[in-house]
Amino acid sequence: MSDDDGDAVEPVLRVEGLETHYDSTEGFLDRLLGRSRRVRAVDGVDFDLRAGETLGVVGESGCGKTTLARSVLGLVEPTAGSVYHRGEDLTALSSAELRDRRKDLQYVFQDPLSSLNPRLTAGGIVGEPLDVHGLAAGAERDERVRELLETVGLKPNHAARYPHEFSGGQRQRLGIARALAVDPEVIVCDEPVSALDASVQAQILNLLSDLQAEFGLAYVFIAHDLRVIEHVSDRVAVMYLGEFVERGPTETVFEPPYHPYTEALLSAIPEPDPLWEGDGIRLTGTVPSPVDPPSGCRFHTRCPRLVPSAEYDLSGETWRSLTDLKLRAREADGVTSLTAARTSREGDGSPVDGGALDPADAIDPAGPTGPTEASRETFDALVREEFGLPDPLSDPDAEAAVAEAIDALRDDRIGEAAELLDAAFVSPCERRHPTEYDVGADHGIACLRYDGEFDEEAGTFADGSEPAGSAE
Ligand SMILES: Nc1ncnc2c1ncn2[C@@H]1O[C@H](COP(=O)(O)OP(=O)(O)OP(=O)(O)O)[C@@H](O)[C@H]1O
Repeated sequence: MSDDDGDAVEPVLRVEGLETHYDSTEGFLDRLLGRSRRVRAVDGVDFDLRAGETLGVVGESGCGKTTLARSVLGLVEPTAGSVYHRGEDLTALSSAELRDRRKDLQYVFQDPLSSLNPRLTAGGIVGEPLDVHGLAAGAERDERVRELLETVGLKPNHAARYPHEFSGGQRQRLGIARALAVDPEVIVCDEPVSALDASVQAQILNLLSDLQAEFGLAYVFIAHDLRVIEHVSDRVAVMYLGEFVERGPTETVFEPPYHPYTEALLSAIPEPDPLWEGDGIRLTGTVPSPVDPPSGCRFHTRCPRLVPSAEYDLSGETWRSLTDLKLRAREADGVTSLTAARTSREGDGSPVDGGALDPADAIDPAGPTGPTEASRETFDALVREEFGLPDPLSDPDAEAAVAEAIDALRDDRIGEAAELLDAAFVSPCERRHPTEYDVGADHGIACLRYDGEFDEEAGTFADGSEPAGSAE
């Protein structure tokens, strides 16, 4: 992505190819078999942070935001990549050098109560970094502590109180005062207001904004709430499963073109945003495990805008339904686990107990028990209803493939059904891991749909190749 204002402004922070993988190998069997489970929490992130600006990082729980924050500050050791502060690679520093550098890079935590030492008074908490970095002592230190408390809207006589004697908002002010004590250039704010009431949130956001104007601070501001991100950020990065899927100036990220994930997050905002121009696509399910991320585009397992394969003449919606059926069949260990959370049976919205698709449902109650032609039809209808699949599909070849797979499901041949569906229905999005495509000034989106070389109709790239080969 290119800068709209050229390279004139040297960023205070530059993050390149950052990866942080945790080892979550469990139990003696894993160790005995030499099996390692790597949690790819941050998996190749790049960004610049310029002096005095706020970069908002947004994504659902589990996308890797906190790991990113901690990796940038060296609180967890990255697996790969670099974090440059004023041109110097922090990942190459010794721990003593890094400790010293923390003066310039501070952290404000989500939950001030658990991050503030309960045995220290407010004065002790705010004064501690001054002691650690040898910045002030004696009367000068006391004066600086009082000044810092006032700067964040607390009273000098609050210095004698303990964290539990403050309200949530006041505690967050204390956490901010502590971060400010060392006169940093950058503060990484990790969900700093998500634990607070709405009215207190606004006060803390205003405080952060005032402090930024007064001290020229740069913020990396992490949140899952898009409204907060929109309010505070100059630029926004949208994170999904360890990667940035969209980056750009705030106003461009909040208007089309969108990454489908951004669009889905925006759709989920309860009160319509005045800038919102989307058509209300829905985000279902949760973030998959970063231990074994989906192939190709990591969002393909949930993407409402999945690109259909050009092999069949099917709508995007039907393609989404087929992919859901395929993914569910892949994970199911029996036909009863085919549906994890069915919400209604006859389309009347009535809840279904257990939420599992039971082959018994598919047996004609009037007929004998056991698989019959009639029960097959009923089962087929139930599966189609469950996954929103038309009967029949508009494309005869696709219809033949799905009918055969549903038949296999009916006979509890789950593995075979999954194989049939896997062979028949593969979206280009499952095959290619998208790079970030420029869609405007300083605005990038990592989605195949924005690859100028890709022809959705033909399902091929400009050189005639199919989207294979670069899948993860
Ligand atoms: N110490 C750890 N060991 C193993 N896995 C971890 C560790 N810390 C986090 N993870 C996993 O890494 C992934 C990213 O977690 P992370 O906390 O960074 O995400 P997040 O977007 O900040 O989510 P949240 O808002 O819920 O904190 C998750 O799957 C999480 O379970």
